[in-house]
Amino acid sequence: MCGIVGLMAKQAVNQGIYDALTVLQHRGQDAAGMMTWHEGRFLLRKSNGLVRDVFHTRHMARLKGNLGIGHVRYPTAGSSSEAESQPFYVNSPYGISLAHNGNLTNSEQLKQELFSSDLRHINTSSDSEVLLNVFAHELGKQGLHLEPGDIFDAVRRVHRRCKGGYAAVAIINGVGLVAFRDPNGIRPVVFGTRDEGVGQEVMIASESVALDVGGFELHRDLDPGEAIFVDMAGEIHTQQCADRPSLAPCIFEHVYLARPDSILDGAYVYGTRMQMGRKLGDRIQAEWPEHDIDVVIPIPDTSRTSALELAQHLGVTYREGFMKNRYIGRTFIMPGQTQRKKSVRQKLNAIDIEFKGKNVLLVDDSIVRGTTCKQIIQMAREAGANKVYFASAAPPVRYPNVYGIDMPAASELIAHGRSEAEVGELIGADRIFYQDLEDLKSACREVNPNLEAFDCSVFDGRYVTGDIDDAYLAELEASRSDDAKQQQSAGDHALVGMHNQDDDIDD
Ligand SMILES: O=P(O)(O)OC[C@H]1O[C@H](OP(=O)(O)OP(=O)(O)O)[C@H](O)[C@@H]1O
Ligand SMILES: NC(=O)CC[C@H](N)C(=O)O
Ligand SMILES: [Mg+2]
Repeated sequence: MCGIVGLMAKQAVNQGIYDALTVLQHRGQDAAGMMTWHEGRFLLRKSNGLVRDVFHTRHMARLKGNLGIGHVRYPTAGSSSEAESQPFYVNSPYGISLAHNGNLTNSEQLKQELFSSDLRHINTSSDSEVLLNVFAHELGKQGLHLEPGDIFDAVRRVHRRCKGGYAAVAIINGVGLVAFRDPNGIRPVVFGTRDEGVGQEVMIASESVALDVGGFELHRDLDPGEAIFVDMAGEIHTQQCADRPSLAPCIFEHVYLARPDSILDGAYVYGTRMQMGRKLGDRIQAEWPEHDIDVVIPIPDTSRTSALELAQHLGVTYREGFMKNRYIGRTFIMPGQTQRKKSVRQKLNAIDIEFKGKNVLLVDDSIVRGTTCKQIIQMAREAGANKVYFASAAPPVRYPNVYGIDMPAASELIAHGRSEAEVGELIGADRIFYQDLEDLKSACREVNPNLEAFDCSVFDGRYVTGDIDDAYLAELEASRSDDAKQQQSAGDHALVGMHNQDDDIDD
């Protein structure tokens, strides 16, 4: 889950894109980038690091123009080298730049096709460069002067060729801003407008918080398979481009990925997380009516919303027993297990008086690798807790993700092949409670009853695109497990990217 943004304005877009990327930072901490378009030229700055570290004043000054796109990256394909940070650029046809959130599941096959049939070279191992080149190739089949319908036809053919989860924004040189969403709407994209008396300005982004911060009014999500084109005058054109669109958004966005103040597919994430807390509270009450829980304590940050509601529903005191160091990022999306492990201790510290002699129920939004809960339970015991119970607002995560969350190896998931009780034992909890999958879905439907289907593959192993088999998963595990990535990373840094790497000059 990366973050993407596109902005067509009546004034310089650099600051607006920077601000949007800052509020999308929770979607990717590895790299950030911005491409603007000014007087027929593309201007780029991208590098590894957080938004505030990548864009310095002099970069911002160079990013001129009233049209631009931006990206924050959490790698799910290829490497984490700077050369694979986004946006990408291709010069033919027209000159196109693209930023992508998601993951193509047939990118190897597409890469070969691009080379042998479309005569296009892909210079990185990023699936996003593949997506850009498929889009470019399909756009190249249209005439010299692009009409909105030509762009939509090209997106239609992109949908026919590409499989997986993808939300993408692109600039076509001299033509406008384009965005499209995969036919299952796995990854989110919203758009909205602003009018400050100079004409309509349009922002497209992964989450509605990006629009809020820029003063844009949220219009709606892109439908699954739909594309939006904003012409150079700022006029919006939309069209359904998929043959069989069917909405199945990633439910893990509601569990963990998105910010609670975002509205995704018509559902306030804050609301869906509150409902998750209620449902989990009901489950605990039903399973253990005579419970002896003295206090409910959330694991900051993401679980707070559910934990508060759970505590109220159970009628148990809610207390903030862990303080978070706000300068440490999200641990789950860090690239390696050593860094993740170390960061939990650096990030969270226990307040002893909330634990001493008490039976505590620790609540987290999810248990994935078990990195966080294992250490947190130990910390709670060291702080003097009597009994330590653990509750997860999501069901057990047992299967890999292939649509843009970097959970490629089943063997790294603590609940894979294990019962709930076995996980409880492994993490050192006196008792464990998990959300039921049907309850998780209905938590989201309480907020938006129109949400019928979801991609719940990490919980049930059912992949909505229908193209995932055991051979694919085995290949993914072999190439992207933590061990495999560690072995590859030494080689990554020796890669020479196709954009300037100005490490040698004062940065
Ligand atoms: O079982 P694990 O592999 O540890 O993964 C799950 C944990 O990781 C996430 O926290 P993270 O620190 O990334 O972000 P947060 O501060 O938003 O909760 C999530 O909220 C869980 O706490
Ligand atoms: N998390 C994402 O959306 C990743 C986008 C793309 N697959 C990459 O690895 O860069
Ligand atoms: Mg967390």
